[in-house]
Amino acid sequence: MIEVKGLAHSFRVGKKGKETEVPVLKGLTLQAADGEIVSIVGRSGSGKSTLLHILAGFLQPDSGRVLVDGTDLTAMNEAQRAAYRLDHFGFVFQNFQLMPGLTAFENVELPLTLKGVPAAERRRKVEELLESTGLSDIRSHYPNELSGGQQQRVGIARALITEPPIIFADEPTGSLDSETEQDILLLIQSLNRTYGITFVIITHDDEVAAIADRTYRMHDGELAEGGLRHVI
Ligand SMILES: Nc1ncnc2c1ncn2[C@@H]1O[C@H](COP(=O)(O)OP(=O)(O)OP(=O)(O)O)[C@@H](O)[C@H]1O
Repeated sequence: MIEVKGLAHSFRVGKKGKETEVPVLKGLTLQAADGEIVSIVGRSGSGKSTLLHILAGFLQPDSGRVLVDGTDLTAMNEAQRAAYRLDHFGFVFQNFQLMPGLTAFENVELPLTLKGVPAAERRRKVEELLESTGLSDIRSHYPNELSGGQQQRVGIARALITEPPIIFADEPTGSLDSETEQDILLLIQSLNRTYGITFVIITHDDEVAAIADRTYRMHDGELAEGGLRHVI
């Protein structure tokens, strides 16, 4: 469960000596229960990415708390947050962020290598996951030999390989055509139902937001809960 309380953050912008303070998050409250899909929807520049960076522990807020299963991320130092992230969070990005010099198999394997998992166990886990996400046939392809939808499937498999309870997805279908978008949204819903993974999706697209159990709208640095669930 993710609980956010009184989260506020500003950036200092402008020339040195003449900086101004721009408040981006103004005391947000948010909750994501275990196994929920939560979407955060808002216009460009509304602060969605800033919120996601704070939720995932990449950025320390000016004030407020982020609790994950009761553990306060904002009370940790950077090294502690990085270790926590590797164990608990997976990430899916709009532009996939696959390593161009690695095959699909090697991209999915990478988080396990970073965690120090032995080679035989890595191979077994990756093969199993590629099979269940329908990627076995393209295991030896490099990212530039894959369609956008296939690259995003590899991106999602990479996020899943460490079996995190929570996956953060930043505009996961933002680079895809509408048919491929539906495929990826169905995959996210099916992973959510099958494995009970919590998804936090940020998007400017109401159709994407509509797959969520809970939707928050970001406006002027504030967050309001609301929106209907719609199953595709
Ligand atoms: N490192 C930074 N330094 C200064 N200002 C920043 C920084 N990061 C973001 N901002 C500002 O904070 C505001 C919110 O940005 P953010 O990227 O969180 O919005 P967003 O809703 O994710 O937008 P988009 O959908 O375009 O990615 C913007 O006005 C942006 O210019």
